Parts: sequence; structure tokens; C-alpha cells
Amino acid sequence: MVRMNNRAENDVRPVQVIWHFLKQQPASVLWQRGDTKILAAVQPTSGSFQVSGSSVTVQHLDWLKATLRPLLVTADLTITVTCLEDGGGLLAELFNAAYCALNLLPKDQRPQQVAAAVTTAMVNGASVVDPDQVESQQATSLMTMVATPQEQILALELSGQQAINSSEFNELILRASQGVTRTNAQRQAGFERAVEPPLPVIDTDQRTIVIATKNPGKAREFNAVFATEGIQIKTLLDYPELPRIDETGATFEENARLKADQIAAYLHLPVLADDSGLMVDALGGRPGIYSARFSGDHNDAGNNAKLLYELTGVPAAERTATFHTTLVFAKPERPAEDLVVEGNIQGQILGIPRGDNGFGYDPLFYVPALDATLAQLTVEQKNQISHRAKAIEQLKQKWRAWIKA
Ligand SMILES: O=c1[nH]c(=O)c2ncn([C@@H]3O[C@H](COP(=O)(O)OP(=O)(O)OP(=O)(O)O)[C@@H](O)[C@H]3O)c2[nH]1
Ligand SMILES: [Mg+2]
Repeated sequence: MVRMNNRAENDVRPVQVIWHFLKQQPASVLWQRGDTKILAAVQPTSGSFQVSGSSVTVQHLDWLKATLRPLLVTADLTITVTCLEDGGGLLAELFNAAYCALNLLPKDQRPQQVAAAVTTAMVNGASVVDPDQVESQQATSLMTMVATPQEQILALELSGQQAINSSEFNELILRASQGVTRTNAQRQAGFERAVEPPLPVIDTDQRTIVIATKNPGKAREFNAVFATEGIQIKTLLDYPELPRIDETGATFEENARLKADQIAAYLHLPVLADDSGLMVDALGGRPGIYSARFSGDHNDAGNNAKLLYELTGVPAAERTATFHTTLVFAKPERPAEDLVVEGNIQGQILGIPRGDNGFGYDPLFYVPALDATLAQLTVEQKNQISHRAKAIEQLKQKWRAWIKA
């Protein structure tokens, strides 16, 4: 039989998926099969699993919730589905859309089970897969099936005006199984590209290290150290598509872990992060972890001006300060194994800046033993003595064994 839409009985309509459809809810997709268009988005919430929707009946939402629930590894989720256009097979496509969105969650929260849904129908006495809207209206019975690629049936929903006999039932099941396999293949091809993009070409033989920093001053210093070991440095400036990591921690270590763990998870690579800051004794240790945002965000001149202002009238002997760096090296998806090292350097905050090298507070940070500020040193000289250099020294002794472990 040739269908009115020129498809064979076992032909499903093409699928198009736009992954990460919503910018503010990255676990979202626009799922289109033929003229059926569904927007699905998943958000982490606490409490019980919720499914809400618009342009969808309560019965559809209840079915979707009951069908998805056994596939979830966590109930702390809310799924929102919106039917933009119903071109047939709505129930199955609601499932497919929601299932795709769930797969955009972090890996450990994705469904453990591979599953897809498809509709089959009896139309003019013949069984067809994935009926469009016209066929759905003509169908005497409709079946929606959710199944795994191994033909384990997870849900089955029958509707329509006419009862079906057991041979029709078997035909519908057979068509549905094939449809599920096809749907899975249709989804998987795009999914792998969207969710598991090809890894950046980086040597895994420890000749390249990714550093989760956007600070070019830090990058320069890391580069100088690692270049002598024949190791190339990449920074977040090489990966402009990565999201910003908010430094919400209460300590240098917490912030360095946030940067390293999250970027390692995104890149699927080992990642090194640096969180550092200036602790001024006369200011009770401030600006500390807030060194980058002491006066506006990353305004070195503003930060230095504020530091000088706050130290107005404080005599030289009381202007002692410590520069601190915590480095965290993280392996993807193994945050418990993070390698943590740190380094400090003592100095004094001058009243007038000196030197043009370095970055940040370097022109005000005076090292008595060298009779120079950090900004009066070359990168190589700063790398002999600085807080960062001391932390890197610790790292050098440990990282090769750690990365192999
Ligand atoms: O004179 C300096 N010599 C240094 O050697 C140094 N290291 C850090 N800092 C300052 O402390 C903030 C840390 O903040 P921070 O660790 O969050 O870094 P950041 O935000 O600049 O870059 P990122 O690595 O987070 O992308 C930075 O912005 C700098 O102002 C330094 N100042
Ligand atoms: Mg920062």
C-alpha cells in the first residue's frame, strides 16, 4: 500500500532536533517530526519530579510523567513541554522531546536507559507507522509505544474508535518496534554531535596543559614555566565557547576547584586552575579572594587605587602583605581526586607604584630581599620567587604521577 503521503507503511517522518534550544535553559530541545513541533526543557528543582506543559492536555502530561519517571536517576527535576504544532503522533513526540532534553543534563543525571517513542495506527484496514495528522484523523485505532532498542516495551497506549484484534495488535507492535529503532537512530546521530562534540585535538601524552584562566598575565607566567619543560599551554581564551564560571567559593581552594572541575567536565580533559589574591595585614587579610573584584571587576588600576586609598597613613613597617596562589589540577568527572597545591610570597605594599611588568597588584608589591616590586622583574625573575612559581614547583613534583594514576 502506498500511503497518501507517499511513505511506505514502515517509514517514519524525518526528525530535526535543535539541541540547547533555549539559552537560559541549556537542557532544552526543539524536537520536530514532520509537522509536529515540541519544545522541551528540563530544569533541576528540589522535591518531587514535575511535568508541566502548555498546549498539551493534563492526560498527556500525566502519561508523560508516569512514563519518564522510571527512567530518571533523580526526581529533582521539572520538565516543561510546549506543543508548538500538532502534526500527528503528539504523545510519542512529547516523550521523544522530553527524553532528548533529559540527555542534555550532566552525564550522571541523564536517563540510564535508551528509549524512544513512536505512534502506529490502523488506517483503512492497514497498519502504518508514525501517522501524520491526516492519517491520525482517519485512523480507527492508534497505538503509542515507548521501547528500548532491545525491544523492551516501557509503555503502551491504545486509543481510537475501533477495537483491534490480536493480529492487528501484533502488526502494530511490529511496526512500532521498527519505528522505535529508526527513531533512536535519527536522534542519536545528532545527539552525539551536539552533546559529545569531538574532543579538541590535544595530546594526551602530557605535552599540553589546559589552564582554566582568562587572565593573560597568569597565562604568560605558566607559559614561561612549562615551555622550559616542552609543555604547551592552552587557556580559556582558546575556548571562547565555554561558559563563564562564577567564583562563588569562600576560599582560594574552593574557587580553584570550581574553575578546574567545571572546565574539566566540559572539555573532558585534565584542567589546571589558579585562584590567587593579595592579603594585606593592615586590612585584616583583604582583599584576599576578592582581589580581582576589589574595586570594579578586573580593573587593575581601580584595584590598585583602592588599595592605596585604604592604606593611606599606614606606615611602611605595617604595610606587610602576602600574595597567595592555590592551584587545583582536576581530572574529568573525578573531582574527589583533585590535586591541590599552594604557594605564598611575603612583601610590602608601597605608596607609589614601580615597574611596568607583571599584572594586577605587581607594581605595588615590594619584595625587600630583591629591593624591587614584582612589576620590576622579568617574567623569568618573577617565576623564580613568586607565589605562583612556588605553587607550580609543588605541582611539578606531583602532577605526572597524579595524572597517570
Ligand atoms: O599583582 C599580582 N600578581 C600576581 O601574580 C597575581 N595573581 C593574582 N593577582 C590578582 O588577584 C586576582 C586573582 O583573582 P583570580 O585568581 O580569580 O584571577 P582572575 O579572575 O584574574 O583570572 P581567572 O584565572 O579566574 O580567570 C587577579 O585578578 C589579580 O588582580 C595578582 N596580582
Ligand atoms: Mg577570577
